[in-house]
Amino acid sequence: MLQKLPAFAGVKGPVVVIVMDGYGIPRHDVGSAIDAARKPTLDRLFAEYPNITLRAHGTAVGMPSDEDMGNSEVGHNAIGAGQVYSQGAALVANAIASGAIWEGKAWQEVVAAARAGTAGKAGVLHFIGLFSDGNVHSHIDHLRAMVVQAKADGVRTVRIHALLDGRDVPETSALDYVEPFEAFLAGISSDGFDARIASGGGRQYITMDRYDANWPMVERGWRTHVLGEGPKFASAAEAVKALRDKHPGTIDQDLPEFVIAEFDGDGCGQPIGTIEDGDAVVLFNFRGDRAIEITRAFVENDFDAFDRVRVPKVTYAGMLQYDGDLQLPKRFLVAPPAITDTSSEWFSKMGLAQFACSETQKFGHVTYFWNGNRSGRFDGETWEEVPSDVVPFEQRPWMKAAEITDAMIAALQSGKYAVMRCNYANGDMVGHTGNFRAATMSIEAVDLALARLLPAIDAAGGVALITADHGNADEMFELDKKTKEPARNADGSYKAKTAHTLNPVPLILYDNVSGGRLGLKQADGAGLSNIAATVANLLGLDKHPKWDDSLLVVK
Ligand SMILES: O=C(O)[C@@H](CO)OP(=O)(O)O
Ligand SMILES: [Mn+2]
Ligand SMILES: [Mn+2]
Repeated sequence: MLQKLPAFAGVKGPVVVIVMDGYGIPRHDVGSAIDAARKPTLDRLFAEYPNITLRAHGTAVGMPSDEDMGNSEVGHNAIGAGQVYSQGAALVANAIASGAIWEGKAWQEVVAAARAGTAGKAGVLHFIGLFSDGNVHSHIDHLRAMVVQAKADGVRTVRIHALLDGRDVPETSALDYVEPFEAFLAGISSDGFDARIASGGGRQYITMDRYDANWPMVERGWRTHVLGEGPKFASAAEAVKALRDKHPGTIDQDLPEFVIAEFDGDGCGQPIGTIEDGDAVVLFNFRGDRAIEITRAFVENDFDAFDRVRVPKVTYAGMLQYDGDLQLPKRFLVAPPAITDTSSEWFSKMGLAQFACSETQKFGHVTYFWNGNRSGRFDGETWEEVPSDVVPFEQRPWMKAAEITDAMIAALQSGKYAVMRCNYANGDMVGHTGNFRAATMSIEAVDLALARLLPAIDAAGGVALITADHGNADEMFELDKKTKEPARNADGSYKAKTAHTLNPVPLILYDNVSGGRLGLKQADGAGLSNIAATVANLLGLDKHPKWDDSLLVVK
């Protein structure tokens, strides 16, 4: 349905979308770093400007169920595209349930390669990925199904390279996944089939870097999974326990790397699952941002981000294709959502100049995710990246909020842009550390940034939509599964929570130009996918016919 607002010619200045990553509306005052933060600007916005809440989790953003929290990929896809697509989590689950994944060319090639091997020696099928049921980057049930099918399809040896989570699931839950999975692998390892975990480490320590923020992480992952370098243990469960003893207080996402080995009489360990010529490798993460760098290390001939030492000739597949423009990787098990007619493309066709800015940790969110998992720019788009620090973010909760604000103000003052967007990473990246005090400060940093940015929007004659992609800092304590109240440890302290939340997010219309004519309507089921049309209407344009409806009210 085309929406026309004939009486409204549009805002003259720029329309700015500000994403406060990880800023949900708290359900409990206990454990909310957002409630605890001193945030006079946001308090004033909520009190004095039109604001509503938006759904940012579950089916509203294309996740399989409303039990699934939101995340940056699905959130920014929905905001940028104005539409909801079934996302990787749902597409992979469906392809496994229907069996279509096993019929696909990519799976067939992977198992054929592992069966054939090289030089008369059968190959090994390796699975690398995030080892949990968080459903943000991966799901362990997908891995289990693939191991079962690999055996049925005649693969002899499977090796798993397990990235410990603790970021989309409770912070020290690794053994809840490792122990049952090692038992499952032992059970299925019969009749000449042999499947084991071969290596691993914390997802924020090895392999899963994103947006070129910290390549040494990926190099450590390569050395662990491919070369078998690192401390050796007899099983993954033993490794997790020993590493926790050695690094007390370290949560799963930050645990160092480990390699599983067979030990001879001298206690020397021979790694059981290095990656060799003739093997096949499946990266079982469906989400792209943290999958692209390790994929490049496997598939690029002229790769120079680090010295790979040895480059095995393998048949490589991604669970999905992670970048549609770069076709990375070429072989993938399940087709990604075909996200088309995004707002950037539509506004570009309208001849509008657009500006996007964030710091490295979220730069791809406002560019690649926003544009439907494409790394290419549309005509008229300018992107500015502020380099992120490479530090534990609880040590720098302000992150680059000030520098992003500087860049936004300069872009506003240039007078060049009709549509602008930025992402403040703080509430999310600091929320993921589980550090309540730092998360509180992270929200205060965003508040301070808004206090500088909003007057610059006024000066440019523009308006802003202030929102978030999902919750995080709004719930810094785990909720009890039954009571949904904050859960406590045995000693009475609250259990720190590092994951996103299921809470709705705000949508605030900051408008000092219409004289109170513009408002927002709290439509039934309003979600992130309604933002693109709202931006179009603020510009005085119709929304794209494929987009969900605008929430703008003109009085
Ligand atoms: O850090 C990440 O990869 C995810 C959590 O797994 O967070 P976000 O979706 O906010 O990027
Ligand atoms: Mn996010
Ligand atoms: Mn996050």
